[in-house]
Amino acid sequence: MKLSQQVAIVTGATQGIGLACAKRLLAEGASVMLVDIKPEGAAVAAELGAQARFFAADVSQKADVDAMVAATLAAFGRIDILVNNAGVTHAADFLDLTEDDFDRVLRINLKSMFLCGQAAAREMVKHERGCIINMSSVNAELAIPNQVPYVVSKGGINQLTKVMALNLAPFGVRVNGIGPGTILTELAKQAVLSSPEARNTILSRTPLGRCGEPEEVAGIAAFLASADASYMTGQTLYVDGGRLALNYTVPVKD
Ligand SMILES: NC(=O)c1ccc[n+]([C@@H]2O[C@H](COP(=O)([O-])OP(=O)(O)OC[C@H]3O[C@@H](n4cnc5c(N)ncnc54)[C@H](O)[C@@H]3O)[C@@H](O)[C@H]2O)c1
Ligand SMILES: O=S(=O)(O)c1ccc(CO)cc1
Repeated sequence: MKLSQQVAIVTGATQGIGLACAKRLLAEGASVMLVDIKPEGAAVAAELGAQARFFAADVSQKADVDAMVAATLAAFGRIDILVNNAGVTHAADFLDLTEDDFDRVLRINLKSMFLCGQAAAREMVKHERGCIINMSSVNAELAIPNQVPYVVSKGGINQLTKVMALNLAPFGVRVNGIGPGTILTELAKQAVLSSPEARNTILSRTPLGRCGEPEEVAGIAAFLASADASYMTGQTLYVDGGRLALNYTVPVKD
């Protein structure tokens, strides 16, 4: 087990990629605080055993984030790993997008990663070690016309990862990102897998010819959190079936 004795916070952990990350970190021996705005997370965490706890928080609100850190310290005594994963999307074309929806997506996807990252890092620097993982997206690089605030937030996350890595390196705290392609979760089903045509468009741009599973992202989170990645900081690793690196259109199988 690569993460014995470690304490992790995973945000957006009630379902999807966050839940897969929480399960994988637990399997690697970590204690995990699952955090989500949905209170159903309490029942989810209760099924995962004694090393899993749940804290209900809106990670875009500083008071909730401070309470999340305090609850984790009270439960487990320290924080070694933060997976900044919570995120939302909002479909609207540029000319129809409202100011409120732009602000809301930026607050939940980007500002939350600053708030949680700063609060957790203030604990990590006391021990001169720690690891923060920011969940980005291929859409940090690839724009989608009707996902304006989403793609803006993900581009911002990649720069946040770099600037946090620079600031925290002197304290032994590593900060990296993960950029998933299309992963089979509720968010992707709403955003880009809503019709057979939309699914085929995604698959035609994915050389491995399929969508990813949340567990395939969680494995990279476990790697980045482990000593195997001890000399990595400031990177965003893309987990996308070859989409960004190969940039090639492929035939779609039925
Ligand atoms: N699924 C994909 O294809 C894909 C691709 C690229 C990046 N991502 C990123 O991965 C992350 C997880 O996505 P997912 O697909 O698992 O989505 P999901 O919708 O299945 O899960 C997101 C979780 O975040 C929680 N959440 C939302 N707002 C919150 C808030 N303010 N405070 C606390 N929790 C909140 C939700 O309740 C939910 O449990 C997101 O950052 C997303 O942008 C997903
Ligand atoms: O399939 S992807 O283009 O990677 C994609 C785009 C947007 C979202 C969320 O809005 C998820 C996946």
